[in-house]
Amino acid sequence: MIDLHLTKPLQTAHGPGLLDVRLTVAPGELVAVYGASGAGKTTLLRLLSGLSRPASGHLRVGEETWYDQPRSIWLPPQRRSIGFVFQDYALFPNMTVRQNLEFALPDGSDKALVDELLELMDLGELARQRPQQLSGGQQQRVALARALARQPRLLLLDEPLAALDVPTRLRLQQALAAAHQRFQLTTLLVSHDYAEIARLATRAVELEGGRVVRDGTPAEVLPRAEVTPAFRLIGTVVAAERSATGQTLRVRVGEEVMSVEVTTATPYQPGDTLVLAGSVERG
Ligand SMILES: Nc1ncnc2c1ncn2[C@@H]1O[C@H](COP(=O)(O)OP(=O)(O)OP(=O)(O)O)[C@@H](O)[C@H]1O
Repeated sequence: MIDLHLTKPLQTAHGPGLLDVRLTVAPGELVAVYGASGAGKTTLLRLLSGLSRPASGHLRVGEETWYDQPRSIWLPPQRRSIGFVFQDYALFPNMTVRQNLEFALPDGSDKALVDELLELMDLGELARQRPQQLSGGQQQRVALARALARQPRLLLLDEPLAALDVPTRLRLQQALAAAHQRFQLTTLLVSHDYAEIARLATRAVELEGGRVVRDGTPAEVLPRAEVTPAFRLIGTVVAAERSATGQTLRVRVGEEVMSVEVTTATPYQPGDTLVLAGSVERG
């Protein structure tokens, strides 16, 4: 369980403000943080990571205390078990993809995790390349894999997919969902993209003027139009097989049988009803 109350004075375009956030996050939760520009999303992640120092409050991660103002406890970033991925990838340019991941492994951990991550993030073919030989989407996959290699208590993602084109973003969302399902990391994801939040997060928290103004499931808190799908197909699962990222289903919809790749915590069985809903994305 992560339990926090953090405050920090802010210099905003409209004068002095205050970030004042209280949250509890259960282990394995993927919480999306959204809100208007300047609401304090990046500041909150910087306070959690230790890149910025709060004015008051506390931050407890399981049985560890990372910050406690009354007790004068404040752990610097290198003593916090965090993975942090920003919009720009910040990989080590002189190391290969594999070396970037190996470097992130905590001391004494099993190197087999690197191979598992290369496979999970579809990076096997690129393991010997250096970052400058990769596309933006590939570099961001490496950055995500590297953050996972640290096996952090807390994974902080600050709009990691915002700079990517739509098809690349969708592929990375799938990779992120698969990684989250595999490692069940407690994750805070800053995103402006409601479709992305609805797809990935179990909970969404809106910040406004440095405070939490909404907190619930994406369906409860996101504006209605953004989560209402443009189409809905209802089908019956006729066959289900495990795949690298979840399951490959054969689904009968009317007279058609289609193949669908899904990531889900609860595997589908033949005979289950599957509702396929989606939106049309134009890139
Ligand atoms: N170190 C700092 N000290 C004081 N004020 C800050 C600091 N960093 C940012 N601010 C101010 O705090 C407010 C919140 O900034 P922040 O970057 O956290 O917003 P955000 O919600 O992440 O916005 P965006 O969506 O544009 O990235 C802004 O008005 C910003 O100018």
